[in-house]
Amino acid sequence: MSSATPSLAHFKLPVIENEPMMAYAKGSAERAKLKQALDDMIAQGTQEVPVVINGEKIYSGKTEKQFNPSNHKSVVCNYHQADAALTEKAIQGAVAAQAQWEALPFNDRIAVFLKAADLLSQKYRYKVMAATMLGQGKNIWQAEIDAAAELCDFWRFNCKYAEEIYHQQPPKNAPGNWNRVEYRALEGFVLGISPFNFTAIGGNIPSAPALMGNVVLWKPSPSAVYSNYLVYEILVEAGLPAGVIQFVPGPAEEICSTAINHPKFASLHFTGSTKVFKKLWTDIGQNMDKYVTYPRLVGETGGKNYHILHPDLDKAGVHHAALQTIRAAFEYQGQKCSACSRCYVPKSLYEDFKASITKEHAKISQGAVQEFQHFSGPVINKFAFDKIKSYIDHAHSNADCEIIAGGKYDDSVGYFIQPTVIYSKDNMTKTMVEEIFGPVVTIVVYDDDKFDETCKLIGDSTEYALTGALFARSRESIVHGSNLLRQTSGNFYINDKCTGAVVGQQPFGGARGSGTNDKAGSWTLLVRFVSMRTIKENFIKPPRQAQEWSYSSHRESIGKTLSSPGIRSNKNTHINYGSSARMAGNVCANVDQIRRQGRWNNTAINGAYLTNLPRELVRSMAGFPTYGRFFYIARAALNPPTSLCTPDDPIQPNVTENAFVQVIMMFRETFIQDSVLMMELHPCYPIWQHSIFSDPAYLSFKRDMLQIEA
Ligand SMILES: NC(=O)c1ccc[n+]([C@@H]2O[C@H](COP(=O)([O-])OP(=O)(O)OC[C@H]3O[C@@H](n4cnc5c(N)ncnc54)[C@H](O)[C@@H]3O)[C@@H](O)[C@H]2O)c1
Ligand SMILES: N[C@@H](CCC=O)C(=O)O
Repeated sequence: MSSATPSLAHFKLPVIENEPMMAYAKGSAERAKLKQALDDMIAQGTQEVPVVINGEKIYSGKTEKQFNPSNHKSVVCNYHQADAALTEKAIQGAVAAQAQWEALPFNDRIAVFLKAADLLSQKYRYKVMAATMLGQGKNIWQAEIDAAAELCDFWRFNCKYAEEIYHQQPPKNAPGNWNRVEYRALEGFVLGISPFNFTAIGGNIPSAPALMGNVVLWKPSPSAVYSNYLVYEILVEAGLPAGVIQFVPGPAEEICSTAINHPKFASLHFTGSTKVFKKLWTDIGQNMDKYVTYPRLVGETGGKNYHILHPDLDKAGVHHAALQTIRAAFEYQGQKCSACSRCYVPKSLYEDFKASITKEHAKISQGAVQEFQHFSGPVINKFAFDKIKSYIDHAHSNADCEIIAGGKYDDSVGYFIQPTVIYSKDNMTKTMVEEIFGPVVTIVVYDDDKFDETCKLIGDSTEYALTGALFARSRESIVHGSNLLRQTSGNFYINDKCTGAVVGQQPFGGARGSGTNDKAGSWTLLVRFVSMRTIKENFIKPPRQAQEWSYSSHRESIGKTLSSPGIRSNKNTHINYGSSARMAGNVCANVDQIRRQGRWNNTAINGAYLTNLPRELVRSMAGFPTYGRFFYIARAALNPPTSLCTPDDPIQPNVTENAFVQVIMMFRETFIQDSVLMMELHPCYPIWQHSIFSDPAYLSFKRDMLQIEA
């Protein structure tokens, strides 16, 4: 019995909405459930995470640890690592699984992701959130918007976008034709590499290509392995067949270089730092001769995101901008690619802005994520802690900089860095131009009459263009600023913070050094993972079809010209449909028609005299229409090589004195010109066996002619 649903109806997708978010207020049921999930996870201690290839859990024995950043003595999981050999095995298994997965009817494919979303929304919500909180240092709200809401949204909205893509079909069909396009999966496997900071991005990296029928090797971030593994298990429980997504944590360079050296490498779906993406792009570029297909490279990378305040803001507008800056800069410790890390404030508004920022900053509390009251938690690991600390130290020691809030750090228990606000006199200082990826924002002041120049500076001073926000009051200022800032971000916000894009509402992605801007959470990402095949089907019955190769504009004249010397045909023969320009080709194709006239056979022509031939026929044999005085035929523009047209031309009919043959000799040039197209139309006719048609001069002429006709 077939395991695929027969296509007996067009199924309608359930209405897709954003996942409703929970409030986790004190005393609420959801808060209690989340607390229970956290307690259970802490009580269970360190988890073991395998590599999963072809559905088999592999405990390779080469393990690494994922630490809890709130308390780095605590190990969230021991994960087993893939190496080059396991990666090779994963590639082979994935490639072998592809045909069956791609062939699955659309409804059966999307059902996996719709079900996964429901499982995450209900059964596993608190478990995946707990793993994200303990493993990646998110507070409740940040875990809710990421691990629960955004991942459900990615899975569900992607199904809707895929359906919309599949509905895109050619709008027109000529009579007797049916035109279609199918959206094939890529030929080979996709390498999915995900970052630590969003469990949802982890889930989307392999799921988006898999939904479109691809097979994927998913290398999760070492700092997010546990939550990502739970996501993987949800997909498996939802019905993802073995081999479609291979879960391969482990050493990035070994796994990725094995993958990108493989001939079947078809695409990279990457989210992470600009530096790593650029390196992978370079390596892939150097491997181009190895691949079966041009790989599709999709990468969402770093940012140096800005807020700019327009001088026309009133006091309330300034306070609003300050609140939004606190959220954008310090939520999840500034470890969102979209986080605000530079702020441009007009001189006239700076004191108000500073007062609001420092007042709100004083309310921020920081601590371990399972203590629910904290807005701020730890940064992800020691590497991040040391890097962010170095930027704060730079501000401490730089005369142009003043730390106006925060500035302390402590890694004795967890990797805690105080949310830090720097004021700088230098608008090109290190913290204004480099991605820090931590809770540090730098403010510079500009002269009120230098708004335009400041917008230009925003675009010119970094390599990034991910997110940005303009705070302004009047429509005129909004329009003016939006126009000046057009190329400075892929996601642009007006009077709102530059973080917090919602799937289905704000497609997300940046340009310039921030990525390929293929926009996660939109159909544009999904089309990167398909390769269209256009299908034209002709419903006309084969015998008639074989005869209909001419232009209808020529049919009338050919009928007339052929009937005049006595070559008659009924409606169904090819002659009536042949263009005058290709008449000789027709004759070749159906010599019986001619033979019936008693004049031609395959090698000889008898009883046809030039004087018998009407002017229209002569014109048509020369390749011209029979009407009008001036005309242009593209192929007549290319002269055959003289060697092919000389009198001792090897096309020698055996009745040389025949007047009709004289005509043919006169038109030998035309015949050679026409032969190229005739040969395409009637490849089996014996005359093409003649040695002239394999002459290098002819072959070169033929190539040129085909180019003209293309
Ligand atoms: N634009 C976006 O949508 C977006 C979203 C999230 C994060 N980010 C960016 O991601 C970065 C933070 O995440 P991260 O620290 O996990 O990034 P990262 O670049 O350090 O790591 C990302 C992934 O790449 C892998 N990796 C590292 N070195 C590699 C190599 N040489 N070859 C192959 N793979 C390698 C890592 O193991 C991880 O899985 C920031 O720069 C942030 O801006 C961007
Ligand atoms: N989409 C998220 C950022 C994802 C990157 O880390 C936002 O809009 O804040």
